Amino acid sequence: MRKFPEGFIWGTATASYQVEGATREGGRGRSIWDTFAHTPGKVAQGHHGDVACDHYHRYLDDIQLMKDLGISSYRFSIAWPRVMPEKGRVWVKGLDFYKRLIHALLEAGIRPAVTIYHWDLPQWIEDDGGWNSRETVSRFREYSEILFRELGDLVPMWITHNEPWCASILGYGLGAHAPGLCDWRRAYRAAHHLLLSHGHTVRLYRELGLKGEIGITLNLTPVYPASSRPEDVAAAHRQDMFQNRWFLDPVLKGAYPEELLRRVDAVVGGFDAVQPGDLEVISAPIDFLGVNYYSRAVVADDPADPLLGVRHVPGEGPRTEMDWEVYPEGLYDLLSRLRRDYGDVPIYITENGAAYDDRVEGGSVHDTNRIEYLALHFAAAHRFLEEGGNLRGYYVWSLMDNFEWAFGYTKRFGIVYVDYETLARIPKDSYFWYQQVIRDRAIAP
Ligand SMILES: N=[N+]=NCCCCNC(=O)[C@@H]1[C@H]2[C@H](O)[C@@H](O)[C@H](O)[C@@H](CO)[C@@H]12
Repeated sequence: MRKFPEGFIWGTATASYQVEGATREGGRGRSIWDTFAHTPGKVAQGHHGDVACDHYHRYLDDIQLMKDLGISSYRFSIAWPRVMPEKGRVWVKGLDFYKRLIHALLEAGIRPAVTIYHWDLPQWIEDDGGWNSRETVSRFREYSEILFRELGDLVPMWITHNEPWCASILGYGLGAHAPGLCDWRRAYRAAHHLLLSHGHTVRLYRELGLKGEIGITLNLTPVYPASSRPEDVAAAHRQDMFQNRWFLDPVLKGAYPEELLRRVDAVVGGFDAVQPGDLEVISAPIDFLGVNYYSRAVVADDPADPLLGVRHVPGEGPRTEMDWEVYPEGLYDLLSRLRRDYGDVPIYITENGAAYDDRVEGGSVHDTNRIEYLALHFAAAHRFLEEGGNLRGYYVWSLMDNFEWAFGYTKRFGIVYVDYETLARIPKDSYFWYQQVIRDRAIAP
C-alpha cells in the first residue's frame, strides 16, 4: 500500500454557480453567468444554473454525503452576487446561506475551504467594465473584506481566485465563457486586474490579522514538445509561458515573463494596465498555491499561428468525455517543476477529476474509468510526496455532477451522480473507492 502522510487533507470541490441553483433567492442579484447561460446558443442545450443541483436547499444532505465519504475538507465558492446584488447595495444577509453551510460543515468535522471568486461576477460590475476595468479591483477588495469580517474566524482556508487564466482568456479573449467577449487586449487587462485583486486581498487578510491560510488556485497544464526538434522545444516554451508562467511568475516571482510582455503586448496589447507597484502587490506572499490539474498539452512549432507560433497535437493517451488526454505523469511532472522553479511553496491540488459518460444501472453507477483516472493521479501525487514534495492535500473535482459551464449538464465530473429530473444523488462506485482510500489513507500499489 502507498501510504499518504498523517494529516493529509482529502477533500472534494464545487463552485457556487455550478451547484447552488436558487439564483433568485436570498436577495441574490444576477451574475454574468446568469446572463451568458440565458443567452441562446452560449451553453449546450440551453442549460443554465437556475436550479443546478439545488445545493442551496439540499446542502445538509450533501454534507451528510461528505461526512459518510470521510473527507476532511470541502472546497466551495461564494457567489459575489449574493453579497453585492446591485450597484451601491451591500447585502450582508446574502451570506446567511454560507453561514448555515459553514456551521454545518464544522459540526460535521469538515474544514471549509472558501473560494472567493469562481467566475460568477455580478452583472452590474460587468456593466461597469468588469475585469477589464481597474475599478473592479477595489470592488473585489471591498467584497473580500465583508467575507473576512463575517466569516474570517470560521473559515481556516481562503482561495482568492479560481483559475484567472480561464476567467480572462475564456471569458474575455475566446468568448467561450461569460461574459463572452472576443477581445485579446481586454483579456490581458482582465488577467492583470484579477491578479492585482488577488494581491490586494492577500494584503487585506494580513492586515486583519486573520489566523487561517490564504492562496490562489491556478489551472496549470504542463507542456510537452511534439518532438525533440529545437523548434518544437521552443514552441513548448512559448506555450508554457502563455499557459502557466503568465500567472505563476507574477504571483510567486513578482514579474511577468519578459517574452510574454514583448511578444504578446506587441501583438495584442493589454499590458498598459500595469501600473508602478502592481507587481509588488500581486506577489504578496501566499500560504499555499492551489493547483488544478486535468491534463497536459503537446505542441509543435507553427509559424502560421500569429500569437505564439504553436499548434496543439493530441497526446497518445486515452481521452475523457471532455476530450482531454488522461496523462497522470503530467501531474508528477507539474508538481516537480513547481518545486524546481518556484521553491517549496506548499501546494494543495484544489481540483483533479474526469468526466465520463456515467449511466445508472440498477441504482448504481459503475464508473471504473473514473476510479482508474483517480488512482493513477493519486499515485502521481504520492510519488511527489515520497520525494519530499510539499503537498498538503487533494480535492477531487467534483463532489457531484454539476453545471459544466458551456457544456451545461452534458458532462458529469461527480463521484456522486445527480439525476437532474429528480435531483436525487446516487453515490458512484468512485465515491466508495475514494471512501476506502481515505479510510486506509493509502492507495493500492
Ligand atoms: N480552451 N480551453 N480550455 C482549457 C481549460 C481547461 C481547464 N478547465 C478547468 O480547469 C475547469 C476547472 C474549473 O475550476 C471547474 O469549475 C470546472 O468545472 C472544471 C472542469 O472543467 C475545471
